[in-house]
Amino acid sequence: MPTRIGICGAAGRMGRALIHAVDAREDVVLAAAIERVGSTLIGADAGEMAALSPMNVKINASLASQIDLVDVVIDFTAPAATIDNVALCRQEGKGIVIGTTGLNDQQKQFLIEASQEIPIVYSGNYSVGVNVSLKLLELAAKAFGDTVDIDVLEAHHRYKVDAPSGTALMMGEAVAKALGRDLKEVACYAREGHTGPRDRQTIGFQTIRGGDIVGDHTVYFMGDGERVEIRHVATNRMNFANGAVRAAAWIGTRRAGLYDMRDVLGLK
Ligand SMILES: NC(=O)C1=CN([C@@H]2O[C@H](COP(=O)(O)OP(=O)(O)OC[C@H]3O[C@@H](n4cnc5c(N)ncnc54)[C@H](OP(=O)(O)O)[C@@H]3O)[C@@H](O)[C@H]2O)C=CC1
Ligand SMILES: O=C(O)C1=N[C@H](C(=O)O)C[C@H](O)C1
Repeated sequence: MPTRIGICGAAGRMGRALIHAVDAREDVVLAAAIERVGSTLIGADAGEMAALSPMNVKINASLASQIDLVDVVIDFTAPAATIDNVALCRQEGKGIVIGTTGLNDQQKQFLIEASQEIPIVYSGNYSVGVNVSLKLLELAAKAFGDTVDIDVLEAHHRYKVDAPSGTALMMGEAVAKALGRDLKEVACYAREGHTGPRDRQTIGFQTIRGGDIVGDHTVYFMGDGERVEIRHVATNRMNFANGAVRAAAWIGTRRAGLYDMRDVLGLK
């Protein structure tokens, strides 16, 4: 039996890509498509909305009314909506794959608590390339140790609402962990005015927003006389969508717990 998927944020940039990704696989089927209350797309066919053939799934404003139809929820919405959806999945015993970025510490804690009862996959980036890059970053950080300065540069489209990106933060976390540093203590999110010389322990984040950039991340390891740059460039959203749907197919057979895309890919 194919895994029945419910997509929250179905009409968004990622939601539409996710509908394509579900349509392309035989082991999953679209069972529900959820959008915000008041959306003009409520009642439209999800397949047609995503420029595919009709899928006989109408866009609905209530995940609660559709939850019995789905095995796994995929959520790419906004933090407050994500938390509501996790609460419902917890109550109904359904797994959830979360792509939404910009969650605060309290919201992340909510996921940790919910994952004691349901399986949750939570990642700031579902592309295979980014998750492979995280391994390369660990390797580079361990080899360089404290001999280099490290900054993360990220660029995204003009509509992105959170900064730094979830991916940039995951990259910073991976590097900090490999170096035995606490990102909360060493992250530097802005430089302006008379900053003084750079503290080598810090990990800097630089953000660019504009145009239609899908996602571009570079981590700089800057030493004296040499520099390594590890870069990932996304040229379309299907990388993220295919990864998230793969995670949804994977989570169907998991026990309760908090997983990320490296678990899905066997990279841990
Ligand atoms: N982890 C990953 O691999 C990736 C993560 N992302 C993240 O996914 C999220 C969504 O990105 P993107 O698709 O570009 O954003 P969009 O704004 O295009 O899509 C979000 C969708 O969710 C809808 N939405 C918001 N609140 C609710 C709600 N309460 N109930 C139902 N639907 C709701 C929005 O509706 P409305 O427009 O009316 O607000 C919109 O249709 C972001 O946090 C982004 O950073 C993006 C790409 C990859
Ligand atoms: O909002 C986006 O578009 C993206 N968000 C994710 C992030 O915050 O890292 C992943 C990807 O880079 C696109």
